[in-house]
Amino acid sequence: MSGVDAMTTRGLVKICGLSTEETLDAALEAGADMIGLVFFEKSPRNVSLEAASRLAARARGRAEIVVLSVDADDALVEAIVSAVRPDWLQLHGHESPARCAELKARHGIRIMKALGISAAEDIATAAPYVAHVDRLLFDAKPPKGAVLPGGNGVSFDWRLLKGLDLGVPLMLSGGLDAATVGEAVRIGGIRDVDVSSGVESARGVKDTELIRAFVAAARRAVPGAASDAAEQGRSA
Ligand SMILES: O=C(O)c1ccccc1N[C@@H]1O[C@H](COP(=O)(O)O)[C@@H](O)[C@H]1O
Repeated sequence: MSGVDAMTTRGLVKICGLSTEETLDAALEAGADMIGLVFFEKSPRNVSLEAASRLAARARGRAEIVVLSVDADDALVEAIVSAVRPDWLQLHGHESPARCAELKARHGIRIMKALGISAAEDIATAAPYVAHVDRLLFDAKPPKGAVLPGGNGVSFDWRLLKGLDLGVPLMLSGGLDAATVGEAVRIGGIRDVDVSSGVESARGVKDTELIRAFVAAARRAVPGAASDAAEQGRSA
């Protein structure tokens, strides 16, 4: 176990879709464990390689760096990995278990595979990935006609996750915000959470206050997490 996975007992918080230094700093200062940089041209959070490598340099050593891509080809993954040097690849498209394994082996990087959930049968899609990824992310399936496969600010029935143990770390996303994250963690039983829309004042525009409120609410959602975070701050 390495990096943030060594601290999963306190619950991890990932803030995704950061694209400015100000909002990145807000996430880091609030204590986010992971920051997400989006490489998907259709997304309002899409960043260039140059912007991403600058933001990653600022975050390195303070939070784990996650780059999100959607069915990216080899050339794009290669370009992202060599420019940004992320800790994680978040694969948010239709990447197969074999593709996850291939990218993990080729780049020596941790893989977080996102799976869209709307009904109980969707949970079964996770099993083939377990041996090939370092984390699974359960997100809401996109609404009909949506341009983005994620980052739509919609949630799903968290009861579908209750009691789930796949033998690989899990993360929850989809329509979370400071008001709902506590309930999502309690009902779904997954402590590690990811947010994008719920910390935005307008689509694609991150808000420093909402970021702070989300991290605080996510910490309150996990028993003992707030005091663990304070303890880590004292010993840093
Ligand atoms: O954030 C995006 O723009 C995005 C684009 C393409 C795929 C996934 C994307 N974001 C991920 O979607 C989920 C849920 O986000 P939200 O909080 O409901 O807006 C999250 O895991 C983001 O990493």
